[in-house]
Amino acid sequence: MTEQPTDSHSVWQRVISTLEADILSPRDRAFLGLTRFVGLLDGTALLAVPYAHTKDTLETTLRQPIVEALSTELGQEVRLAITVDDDLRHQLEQQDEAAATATADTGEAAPAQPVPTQPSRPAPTSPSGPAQTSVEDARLNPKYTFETFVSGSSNRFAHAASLAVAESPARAYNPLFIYGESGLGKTHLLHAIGHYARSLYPGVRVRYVNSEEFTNDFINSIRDEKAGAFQQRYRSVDFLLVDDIQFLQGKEQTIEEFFHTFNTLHNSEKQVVITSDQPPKKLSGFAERLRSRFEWGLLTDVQPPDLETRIAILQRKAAQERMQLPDEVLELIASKITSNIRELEGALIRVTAFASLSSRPADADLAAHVLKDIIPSSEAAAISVQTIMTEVADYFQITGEELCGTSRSRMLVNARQVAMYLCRELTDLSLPQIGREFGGRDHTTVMHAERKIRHQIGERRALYDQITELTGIIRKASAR
Ligand SMILES: Nc1ncnc2c1ncn2[C@@H]1O[C@H](COP(=O)(O)OP(=O)(O)OP(=O)(O)O)[C@@H](O)[C@H]1O
Repeated sequence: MTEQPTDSHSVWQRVISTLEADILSPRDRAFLGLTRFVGLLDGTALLAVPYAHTKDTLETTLRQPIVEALSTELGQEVRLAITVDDDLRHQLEQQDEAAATATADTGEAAPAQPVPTQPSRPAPTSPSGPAQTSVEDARLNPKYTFETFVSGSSNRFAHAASLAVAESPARAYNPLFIYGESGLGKTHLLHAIGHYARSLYPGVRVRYVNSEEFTNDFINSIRDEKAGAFQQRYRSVDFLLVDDIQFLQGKEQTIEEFFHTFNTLHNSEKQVVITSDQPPKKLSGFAERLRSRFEWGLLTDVQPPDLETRIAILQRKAAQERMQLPDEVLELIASKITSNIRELEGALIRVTAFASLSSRPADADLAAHVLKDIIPSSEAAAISVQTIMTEVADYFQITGEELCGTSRSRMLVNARQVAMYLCRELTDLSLPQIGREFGGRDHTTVMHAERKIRHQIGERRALYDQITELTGIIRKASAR
């Protein structure tokens, strides 16, 4: 039974006040704000935290001061036990979602007041000064968090650096530059930084942008004579997270604008994180002065994961999606798909979809049957969007114009979404690039198509067959 000496919330508030007097860093303050004092049991004070790494940090750097402050507060020597509490995490995430929704409608700066902070949550404290407005980017994928990111030898450094910049923006490394091949978790890490920063520093202004969107936004701002608003959007944030910077290659004016954006943010100690498929030195089409700035902070790469990490990723993914799969099936998938995590997830979905459609258990036999049709991209000929479009149009007996056009007829929408899904699965193109290929559609349309097909592939047999058959046809056509 828990002894509740007094209201645990006030106890914890007083502990934080005591520790604050010892001049806590903003980061430590934020960590304590995320922590709840649950109660005292047989001399052990139990703390609940939302994330495993909050626990690690408390244990490694704050344990002693907390024990001392709690012992004083409770009038007895206490030991400390820290537990990771999923409910607490959900609670905090819901608050952040609510805050994001409150500001997402305008997409522009809005007063930080709507952020429903809990009494014990720290006031908005961006380490380089309180952020009084919130441009929280509602487009962060809720699934891309540090909780769902599996760290292994191939990405350990990038993972640790990402945690560090979220915790100590513009203090740890600025910019943080993460590079590596497609499908190895760069986007996932960017979103995770955004989520985690928002949970640590409510009200912090985070902007995630793909470099293609940055370009489009910039071009539109010139067209609409809204350069001021554009600059305000990108230069008044605490975190600018820029995905796939390589797509700025050769776009001189946009690069120039990005250069100034970067300088403004860096000078005012705001965090910039950049991902790319190449290290800065190999990025052609960028002015040297910008490339050298990319190297001011920390460069880190992500490598293809080793077998153990691949299995761990599949286990995490299966648990997340509540899929029941024996280890040998996960091992089979992990041994077949070795160099791209997006493909690894795609294979997992195919196996479970086939099992569910054929009402059979997802065992090793079934997995082997499904996997024989899947050729990892590392072994396959490169596939172009054009080939996918041509083959999908042929398959559904429609024209290329219809496939990319605007008709909302059911059959055409289905064909279009299948084609977009296959572009995601079979090519390395980004969402905006695929959107452009399909008649200049927004990247969110492609994202929606991908999610929808992923969701339905295990429910509609005809769809599963279409995808499997088309994958084979497209591979054959590309190998010719
Ligand atoms: N270490 C990891 N743990 C769990 N999931 C991961 C990990 N790395 C990647 N993934 C998953 O793999 C998929 C592809 O990752 P992501 O989109 O982040 O790759 P990327 O490197 O940004 O690729 P691209 O350059 O093509 O945009 C995502 O669904 C992501 O969640």
